[in-house]
Amino acid sequence: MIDGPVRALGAMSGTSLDGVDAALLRTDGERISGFGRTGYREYSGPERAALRAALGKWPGDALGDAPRVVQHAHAVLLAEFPEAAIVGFHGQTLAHDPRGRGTHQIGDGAALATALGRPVVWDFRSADVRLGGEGAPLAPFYHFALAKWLGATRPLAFLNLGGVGNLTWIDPACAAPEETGALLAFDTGPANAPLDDLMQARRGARCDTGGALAARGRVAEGALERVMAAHYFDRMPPKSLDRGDFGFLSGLVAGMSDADAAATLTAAVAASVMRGMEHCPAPPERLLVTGGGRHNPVMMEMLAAALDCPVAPVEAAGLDGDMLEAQAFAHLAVRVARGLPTSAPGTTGVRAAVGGGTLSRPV
Ligand SMILES: Nc1ncnc2c1ncn2[C@@H]1O[C@H](COP(=O)(O)OP(=O)(O)OP(=O)(O)O)[C@@H](O)[C@H]1O
Ligand SMILES: CC(=O)N[C@H]1[C@@H]2OC[C@@H](O2)[C@@H](O)[C@@H]1O[C@H](C)C(=O)O
Repeated sequence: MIDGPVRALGAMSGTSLDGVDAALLRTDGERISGFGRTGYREYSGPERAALRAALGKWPGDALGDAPRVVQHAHAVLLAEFPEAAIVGFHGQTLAHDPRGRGTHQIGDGAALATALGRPVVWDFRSADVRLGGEGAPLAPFYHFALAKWLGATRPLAFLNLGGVGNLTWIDPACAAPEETGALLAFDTGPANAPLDDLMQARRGARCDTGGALAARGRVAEGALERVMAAHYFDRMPPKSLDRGDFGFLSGLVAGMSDADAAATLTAAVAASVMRGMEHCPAPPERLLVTGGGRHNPVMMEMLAAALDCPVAPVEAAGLDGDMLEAQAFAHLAVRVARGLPTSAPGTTGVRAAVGGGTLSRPV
């Protein structure tokens, strides 16, 4: 039973398939009382290839080496944090279709609990989907705690630019994240995933480092308009995406030069966030950007140019944008252990506030 702040460890293997992030957080699941050590384990080339090969697969499909890769990377990295009282283990999303086949994360939390000798909370998304929710995004309940930690008094927003983009609008005047009106959250659209796929296919590179290629290209306005005509942008939030949902983007930029394709895909990120901001119940005081996209100056400039509110990386508020999602799953793990909700109608569209996640103890 948790009755005060504990050292929780969170781990995230995101849609970019770059590696596993881990972070310690001191929290009682409601309030953050401090940040701790962090760690990262990059996937090797063959490991990443095994994960890529398993994308889009569902339980029962042949998953090849992917489950072993995810399990091993987490077991090795998380063993470096013996001081953790509890672990939040997101695992790796392979497929996400909340209105159809459900949501599929790999990673066996029961086996990890035994390997680490401590309780592990995992399978965060499926209960929400079973109750009619999108199962994503889940970080918003942590964003709410961050807004309180920052002492915010007026609405603010967080934007995660990972493989997929997600936006959280917060009213910090509310007492709890599950309160009606406290949060509005949804996936804005594709973020780095189409750009990473382009770089991989054309240049054998992991990403457009520093936005160097996009900086040399011209945005193809017609193609950008076609991206933004996608039905997804007309849907009211909450809504969420699979990494592969905007697969048509690779065909759309197929005839362009590498630089123009990169510029167009980067502009599509900014344009989709701009569309997303229209859903905010009130203008946020500022938009704090987390996730790898904030390291791309071209993406950040396009974003700042597209939006009316100030845009800054979360570091401007003293936070760590490379570890924020890992911290989120540390926070959510403690919430699950305490029986507190992890999502609400405003964040995933679930029928009522629900606590996802399974707690496994070591055996
Ligand atoms: N220096 C950089 N220059 C340009 N892009 C970068 C840089 N560093 C990271 N990125 C981009 O950020 C991506 C990684 O972002 P992040 O780690 O936030 O994604 P993720 O957590 O895997 O995804 P998600 O949040 O969708 O689950 C990389 O794949 C790359 O596209
Ligand atoms: C199904 C799934 O894993 N979705 C991820 C993905 O990556 C970003 C965006 O799409 C977000 O909805 C979610 O991750 C973050 C951590 C979340 O749940 O808040």
